[in-house]
Amino acid sequence: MKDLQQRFLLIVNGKSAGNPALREAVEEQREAGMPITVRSTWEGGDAALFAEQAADMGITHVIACGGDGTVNEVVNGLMRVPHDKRPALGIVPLGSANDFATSTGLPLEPGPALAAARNLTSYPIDIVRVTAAANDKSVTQYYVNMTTGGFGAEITSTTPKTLKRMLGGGAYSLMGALKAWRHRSYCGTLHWGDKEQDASLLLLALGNGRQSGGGQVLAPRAKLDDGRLDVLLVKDFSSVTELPTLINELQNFPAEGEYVRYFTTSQFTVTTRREDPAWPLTLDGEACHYDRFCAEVVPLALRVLLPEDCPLLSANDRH
Ligand SMILES: Nc1ncnc2c1ncn2[C@@H]1O[C@H](COP(=O)(O)OP(=O)(O)OP(=O)(O)O)[C@@H](O)[C@H]1O
Repeated sequence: MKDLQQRFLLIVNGKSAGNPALREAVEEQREAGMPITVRSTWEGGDAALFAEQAADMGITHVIACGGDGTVNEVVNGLMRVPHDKRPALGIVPLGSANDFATSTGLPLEPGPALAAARNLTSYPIDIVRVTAAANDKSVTQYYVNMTTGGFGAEITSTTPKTLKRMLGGGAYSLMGALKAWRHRSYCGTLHWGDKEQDASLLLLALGNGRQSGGGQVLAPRAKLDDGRLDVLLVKDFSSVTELPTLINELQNFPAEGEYVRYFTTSQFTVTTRREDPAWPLTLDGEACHYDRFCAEVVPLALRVLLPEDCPLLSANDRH
């Protein structure tokens, strides 16, 4: 009965259009009665456009078939659709990192992932709106999983995939490798709630979800539907003798450590001085540079097909 009203649009990253497991999964689900339309992207921007047009095609569920970048584009397209007409989001992970799908417990193979898209329930989750200034132009972008800034962003966008995998062991190896590789900090004024602070940071993470960069858990207590961003600030350090304390704090995420601060807020702003370099950021893994940016939670903006026991849903809170 449910199936009769549902219509699925698969938006496939063109890189994966010939993926045999995906083709097989589509055939299998069509045979089982799942009404599927498929569109493949040619270049960046297509996935967002296809997602935006989906509501007018009578689509109820848009399934992003690609990596975190494709999921991000689809989310941006869906956020351009009025809330009451916005189709739900599903994911068939086909990227190299798939951080959002991995951390939410979704199946990672095309067959099981598409079957899950047919059978799972959709849950409303928060989406984060970023308004930013770059070269005196204002931009608005959305993300579903995580924004990292400073070193974290540089490593995600410039490090080759094999090195990223090696660093997947977590923040400890990340920080060690970072120090050995190249070290620079980012300066700016941070605002959240009624607080304002000048900071020199090695790393900033603003998590709606928990992990980015191919397995780096930077917001371990984040929930997708709590109306909050989990903020990780890692302060700059000047000598390797300070590393043990920093590493220890990175394993415990203290509210107010010597180097590490972890807290939640619904809005977070970074402003740089004119002479400071723009911050390198990655939004759901996609790189950009901004002089000023504000991240703000849009509560329960999008329904997403997720496992019932997804650890990132508040209903499954075990803390
Ligand atoms: N037909 C295409 N061929 C090549 N690249 C494409 C095509 N369509 C879109 N893109 C680009 O692919 C990128 C998104 O890739 P995606 O995130 O899906 O894969 P990935 O980078 O391997 O995954 P992950 O982020 O999980 O590591 C976007 O930057 C987009 O511009």
